[in-house]
Amino acid sequence: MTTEEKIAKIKQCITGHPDFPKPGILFRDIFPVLRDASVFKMLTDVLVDHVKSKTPNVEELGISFVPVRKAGKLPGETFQVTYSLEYGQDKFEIQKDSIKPGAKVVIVDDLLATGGTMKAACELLEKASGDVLDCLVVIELSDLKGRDQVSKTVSSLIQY
Ligand SMILES: O=P(O)(O)OC[C@H]1O[C@H](OP(=O)(O)OP(=O)(O)O)[C@H](O)[C@@H]1O
Ligand SMILES: Nc1ncnc2[nH]cnc12
Repeated sequence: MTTEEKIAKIKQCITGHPDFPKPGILFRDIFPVLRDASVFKMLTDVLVDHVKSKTPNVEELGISFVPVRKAGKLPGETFQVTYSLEYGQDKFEIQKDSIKPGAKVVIVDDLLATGGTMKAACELLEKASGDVLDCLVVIELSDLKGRDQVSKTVSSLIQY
């Protein structure tokens, strides 16, 4: 199966939920993709191929994985970044000893909407002295122009 055929199958599984979690939002649910073992495998194949093409030292699959989490979830010393959400602010953290200075990193997330989350993740990697090669998302909500908020390249498998 080609990458394009796999992406088409993945897209067929993503469901849209109008007015969730609040009126006016069309929520794109990626979990039906993960529920179908064969389509889940297609997704991991496509993500791994893309990440490997960037030749990072730190990646989600195959080399190593480093989490960025909301504040208060990671033990030990952390770097932090505060970012804006639709309502108020939130804080992200990464463990200080998790990134070797200059390590080549691909940041992976499920979805890019306004771009605030990805922008914050890039700032965090900058604090940790990582070299962000690319920001990869499964779903991009193109109308929101989130990629314009991000100083690094953004790749997406599926666009709405
Ligand atoms: O581009 P943005 O407008 O910043 O939105 C994108 C983020 O929104 C969702 O996470 P959410 O903040 O809902 O938190 P979750 O990871 O706890 O689901 C999604 O997983 C992205 O991380
Ligand atoms: N429309 C949307 N669907 C799913 N997750 C989201 N995160 C931000 N906007 C979203």
